Amino acid sequence: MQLPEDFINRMKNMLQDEAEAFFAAYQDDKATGLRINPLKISAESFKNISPFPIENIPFCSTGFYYNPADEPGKHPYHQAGLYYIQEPSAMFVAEVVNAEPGERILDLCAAPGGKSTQIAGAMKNQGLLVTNEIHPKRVKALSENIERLGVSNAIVTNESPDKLAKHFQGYFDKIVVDAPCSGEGMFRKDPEAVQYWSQEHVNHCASLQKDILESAYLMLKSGGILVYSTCTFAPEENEQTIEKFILKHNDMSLLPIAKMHGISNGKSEWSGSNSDTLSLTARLWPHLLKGEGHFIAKLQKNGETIERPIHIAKDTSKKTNINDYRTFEKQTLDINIQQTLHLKNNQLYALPDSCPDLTGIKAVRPGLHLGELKKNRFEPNHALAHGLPIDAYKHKVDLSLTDDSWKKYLRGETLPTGGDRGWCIVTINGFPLGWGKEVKGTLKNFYPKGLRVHVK
Ligand SMILES: C[S@@+](CC[C@H](N)C(=O)[O-])C[C@H]1O[C@@H](n2cnc3c(N)ncnc32)[C@H](O)[C@@H]1O
Repeated sequence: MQLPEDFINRMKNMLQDEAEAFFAAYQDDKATGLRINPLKISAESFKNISPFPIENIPFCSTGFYYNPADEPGKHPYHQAGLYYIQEPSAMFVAEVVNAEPGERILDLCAAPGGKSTQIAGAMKNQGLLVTNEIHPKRVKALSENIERLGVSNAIVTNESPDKLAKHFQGYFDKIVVDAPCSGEGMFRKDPEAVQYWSQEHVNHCASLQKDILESAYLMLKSGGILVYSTCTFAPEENEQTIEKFILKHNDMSLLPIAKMHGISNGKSEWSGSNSDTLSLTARLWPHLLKGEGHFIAKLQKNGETIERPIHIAKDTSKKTNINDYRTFEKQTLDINIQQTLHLKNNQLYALPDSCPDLTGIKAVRPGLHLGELKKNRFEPNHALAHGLPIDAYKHKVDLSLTDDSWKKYLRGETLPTGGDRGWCIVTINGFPLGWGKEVKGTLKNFYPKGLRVHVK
């Protein structure tokens, strides 16, 4: 790999004696990882059914290394949302967040959803997760991942951080800023990133990160936790960004991050002030552990924050006749959705509990997407196939890994089932993949066209 000369010189300067080991790591293959989704299966149970060998990632309780030749992205367990494929070091960020059920958490720079889906797993679908992505194209992938993993307490938004800050002042218990950065830590994973590298780009990212952190600060409650991370080595985007932020906000203080399994302290000597507290931050180095480069800081807000009062969202389905949905629910589900409903352009959503009013905010997915009210009938959304516990679905068509029927289903083909039960959930070894409609012996395929895969 041809690394930029300025980058090489800078890293040599920074790392001195360690530089040789650091550059030698570029000759090794990148480590590949996946993270089990506890909303669908525990890590322990997955180990028992894993179709390919996996090995614990020591710094993430749900993370495992896999061999890339096994291509877990092509296995139907991936489509069933049993795991999320993620760079191993990136998994440590959400471990530092330590999300709890019932909290209000914001993931400000969230696409494609690695940190958000990990946080959601820890929240057990209780509380509120606002997962935001500024770029309209990237927000689509974020939404799909939130759906596939069965997250039902998330609102997916497509806003700039400063617009969100005006709405959610002093609102969140925890905020993650997994900032856009120069990506130096990902050169081995994504060699194309090398060509975008320049000192100007590093400086530009540092300025962007400063602005994003200001918005995050406004949205954090008093006592709230802010986790900042990048996948770059540049001190300008790491220790120095945090140092400037703390100097500006003297009510923000760094909290320690437990360092184990090759995770190192941040480097106070790379900040302007050489303040010892910056060593509380964490660095993950590719020559010291099996993963790429990362930086993480954990901060707490100690000062008072005035929370802008936000009303609880109202039920917007009340003026419309939603009997078709209730009929579908009675026929197809073993539960009765009790949450506040949101109806927009005939699309029906179940909002997370105590969902804030989102007027003026671009919410591309305001809660669990139940489906669409069509003329005289209701059609369930793919998200509803993943967002409920398995016992909630009345009619199931279980496919097995030992024959080709799951391949046919994921290709979008109809399946002969012999029954006539209407809407059915199609599962692989008991884990939902999507919807089908069984009429007169044949299952019509409702696996979304955009997700269909041609598995041989
Ligand atoms: C490191 S990536 C996020 C990865 C994500 N957290 C995950 O774990 O999958 C940074 C994200 O910040 C977004 N971004 C870029 N410019 C931004 C800005 N000015 N404000 C907020 N987010 C921005 C990018 O589109 C990108 O999705």
